[in-house]
Amino acid sequence: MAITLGPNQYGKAEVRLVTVRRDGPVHHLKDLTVSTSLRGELAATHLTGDNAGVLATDTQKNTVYAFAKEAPVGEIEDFGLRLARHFVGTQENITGARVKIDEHGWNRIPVAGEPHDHAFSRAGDERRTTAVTIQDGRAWVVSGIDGLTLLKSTGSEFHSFPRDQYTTLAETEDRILATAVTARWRYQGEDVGWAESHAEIRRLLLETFATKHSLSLQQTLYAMGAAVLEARPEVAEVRLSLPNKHHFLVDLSPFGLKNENEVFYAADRPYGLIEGTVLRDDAEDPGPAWDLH
Ligand SMILES: O=c1[nH]c(=O)c2[nH]c(=O)[nH]c2[nH]1
Repeated sequence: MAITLGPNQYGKAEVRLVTVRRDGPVHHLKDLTVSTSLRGELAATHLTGDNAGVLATDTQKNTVYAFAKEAPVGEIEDFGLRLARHFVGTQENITGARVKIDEHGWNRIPVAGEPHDHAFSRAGDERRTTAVTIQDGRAWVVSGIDGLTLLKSTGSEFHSFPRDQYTTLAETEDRILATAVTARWRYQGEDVGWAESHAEIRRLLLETFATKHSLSLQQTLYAMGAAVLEARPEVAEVRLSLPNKHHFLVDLSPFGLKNENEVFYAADRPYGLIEGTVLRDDAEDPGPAWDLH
């Protein structure tokens, strides 16, 4: 039996970076969580502990902070591409780099109806994400959204599913549909207006969730992905992970009350988990875009 080293990567996970850009009295915040992963000829450190080709994860973290000072951070996709290209371009044995960035939103606090110059409130759980991969001189960009919680109080049915000896779920033609969207979309190329593209994809996902009459969360998932691919030629593939945040009707009959689809128990767990990919049939090879995430 021979034992060999398989795929591997290493880096600094979850570097917390906040920048303040001053435009006179008006301040602009960026709040990012950055993770770096380097790949390449790393057998020596694994097999013998020879660290000659190991750019320390501490150095990777310092590079994130130094780059944030040396030039404006800009869009997370551009910042990730700059960092990844730096690591591959300066380390002889590093042939691939992935930089993952989550952006946390902040809203300006309204004071007497006007947005404040330098005081903010956290936008909530939603995060804009990207994972930039440089491998053998090429770039792949996968961006997305995490933690976007949605609910519609009608326009959702679930019925006509098989019933076996273990089935208790009631059929429904009018239920609450709620989820917390994790979306990832793979760009073809990097000649993209990142901010505009993100905003439009987010709008399409939200509008489709709201307007598509749902016979299952699976059907809604496909419609959301297809809406993005139909409208956005820069996107090759969309992956969605949609927890079904169940809202169960409470049985009010013990109290002599009839629940007419008004009183629900919002269950925490377990939850259904509906996941899927929607892609163009002529999309180019994804390369290492999704590997070793
Ligand atoms: O939209 C749904 N899809 C399912 O697969 C499923 N299963 C379930 O119990 N409820 C639901 N709802």
